[in-house]
Amino acid sequence: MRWYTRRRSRTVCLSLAIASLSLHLLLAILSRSVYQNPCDAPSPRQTHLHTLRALVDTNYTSRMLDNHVGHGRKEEGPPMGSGMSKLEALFSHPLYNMPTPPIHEDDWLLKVKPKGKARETSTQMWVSDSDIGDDSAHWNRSSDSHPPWLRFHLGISRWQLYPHLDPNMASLAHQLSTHRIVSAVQKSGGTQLKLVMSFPNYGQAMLKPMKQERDEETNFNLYYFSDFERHNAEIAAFHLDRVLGYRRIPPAVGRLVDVVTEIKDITTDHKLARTFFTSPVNNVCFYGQCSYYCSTEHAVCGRPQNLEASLAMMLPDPSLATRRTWRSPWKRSYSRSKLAVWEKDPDYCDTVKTTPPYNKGTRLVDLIDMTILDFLMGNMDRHHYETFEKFGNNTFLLHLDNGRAFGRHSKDEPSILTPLEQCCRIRRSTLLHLRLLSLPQYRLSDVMRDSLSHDPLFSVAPLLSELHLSALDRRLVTVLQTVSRCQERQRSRHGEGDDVIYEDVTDYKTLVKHVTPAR
Ligand SMILES: Nc1ncnc2c1ncn2[C@@H]1O[C@H](COP(=O)(O)OP(=O)(O)OP(=O)(O)O)[C@@H](O)[C@H]1O
Ligand SMILES: [Mn+2]
Repeated sequence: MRWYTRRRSRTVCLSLAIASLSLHLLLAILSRSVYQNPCDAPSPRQTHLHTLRALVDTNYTSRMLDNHVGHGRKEEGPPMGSGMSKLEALFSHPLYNMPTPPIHEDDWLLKVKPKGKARETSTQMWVSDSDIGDDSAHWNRSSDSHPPWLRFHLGISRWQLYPHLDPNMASLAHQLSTHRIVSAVQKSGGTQLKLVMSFPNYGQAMLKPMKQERDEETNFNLYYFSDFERHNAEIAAFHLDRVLGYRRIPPAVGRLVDVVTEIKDITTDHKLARTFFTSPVNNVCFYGQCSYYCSTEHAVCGRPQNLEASLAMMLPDPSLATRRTWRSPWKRSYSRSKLAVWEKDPDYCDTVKTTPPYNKGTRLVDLIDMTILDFLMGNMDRHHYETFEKFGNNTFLLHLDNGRAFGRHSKDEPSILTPLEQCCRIRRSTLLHLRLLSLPQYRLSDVMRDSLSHDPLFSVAPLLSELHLSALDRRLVTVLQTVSRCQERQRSRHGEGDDVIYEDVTDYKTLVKHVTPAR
C-alpha cells in the first residue's frame, strides 16, 4: 500500500514537472513571437539599402518597388521611427547627400578680395573673376556678417546655385518676404510686367504679380506664347527644382505687397507711376509698360492695396558675372501656323547630339533634366536657357523664367518631353531621384505640398491646388515610362539598355557606404 502511494506521488510529481516544463517552453515561444516584430523590423539603414538596390535595378517598375521597399505592404509614411516629415526624409536620403568633390577656387562664381585690399581699391568687397589678380585670398565666403543675398551670391558654384540643406535659405526667404522695400522699378526686357525691388541692405529681387486665381486653368484657346505669367508658378518651380535635387532656380518666395506704400509711393520709375489708377470697387491697380498685357484691361490690382506676388532672388549683376544665353534646340516656333524642325523630324536628336556643345560633357543630359522639370510643371515656354560664362560649357543650366508653368492640371503636354523621347538619354542621378519620388513614402505631390507649406503665402492659400499636385504624380509616371520604353528599345536593338543612362553615379559602393540611419 505504502509502496503504491509512493509510486503514485512520484508519478504526480513527474507529471507536474513535465507540465511546468511545457508551460515554460510555451511561454518562451510566445514571448519570442511577441518581441520578434520590433527586432525584425528593418532599420532606417536597411530601408535605405533596400530602396537603393531596387532603384538601380534596370528592370525597375513602380509596382515592383512598392513591394520591394514596403516588404509586401504599402508604406505610406517616411522611414520607420524617424519622426520626420516626408520632405525631411527625402532630403536626408543618401541620394541627396552623396559625397561631392571639394570645390576649387575656380569653381566659385565670385571670388572675394582680402578685406585690406578691397578697402584700398574700392568700396565693393566682392569682385568678378576678371578683376582679380594674384592677391585673392579665402576671405569670409560664408561669413555670418554678410547679408543673406551676398551669402547666396558667394555660394554660387560651377555645379549649383546653392548647396543642399543650405543654412542660408531661411534668412534669404525671410529677407525676401519681410524686409522693407526701398525701391521698385520695372525690369526691362521680356514681354510681361515685372519689377525689380531693392532692400535696405542692397539686396534685390524680381517681382512677378498675381494675375489669375490659383485654380483657374489657362484658357484652352490661348497659344502657349500668349499665356499669362503666374506668380505661384515662379514659387512652385523653385520648390520643384529643389525637390528634384537640381538647385538651378534662384530662390523665390511669396509676399503680400502693398501696391501703394511699397510700389507707387517709392518708385522713381515715372512710366510705371503713371499707370496707377483706382478701380470701380476702390482697389488700387497698375499696368506698367510691356509688350504683353500692359493695359487697363489687364491691370494688376490690390485688394484694396494688397497684391500677391513672387519675389525671386536676383542673380549677381551681369557686370560681375556675365551670363550666356543659349537658344534651346527644341525651341517652339512661336507661331500659330509653323512647326519647328524637331516637330517634323523624329531623328532630330541625332543632329543635336553631334552639334557642340551637345556633343560633349553633360550639356545634353542637363537639357534633358530641364525638359523633365518643364514637363512635370507643364511649361511650354522654355525658348532659351542661360549659363554663367565664367564656367564655359562645363557647368549647370540656369532655369530662369518659370512664370508660364502650372497653367493646366487637367491636361499633360507630351510635346514638352520630346527631347527625352528623341534622345533617350538621362542622367543616372536624375533617374534615381525620379524613382525615389515615385515611391509612396516620398511621393512627389506630398513632398511638394510639404515644401510649399513653408512659403509665407501658404497662409493666404496653398501655392498649388490639389489638382496641380496630383498632376505632378501622373506626369512623373509618364517620365518613368518614357525612360523604360527607351531602355526596352535599346535592349531589343543591342541586347542591353545602358546607352540610355548617362552614368554620373559611378561609385555605388560609396553611395551605399554613406547610407546613414535617418536622424
Ligand atoms: N532671378 C533673376 N536674377 C537675375 N536676372 C533674372 C532673374 N530672373 C530672370 N532674369 C533675367 O530677366 C530676363 C527676363 O525675365 P523673365 O524671362 O522671367 O521675363 P519674361 O517677361 O517672362 O521674359 P520672356 O517674355 O522673354 O519670356 C531673363 O531672360 C533673365 O535674363
Ligand atoms: Mn517668360
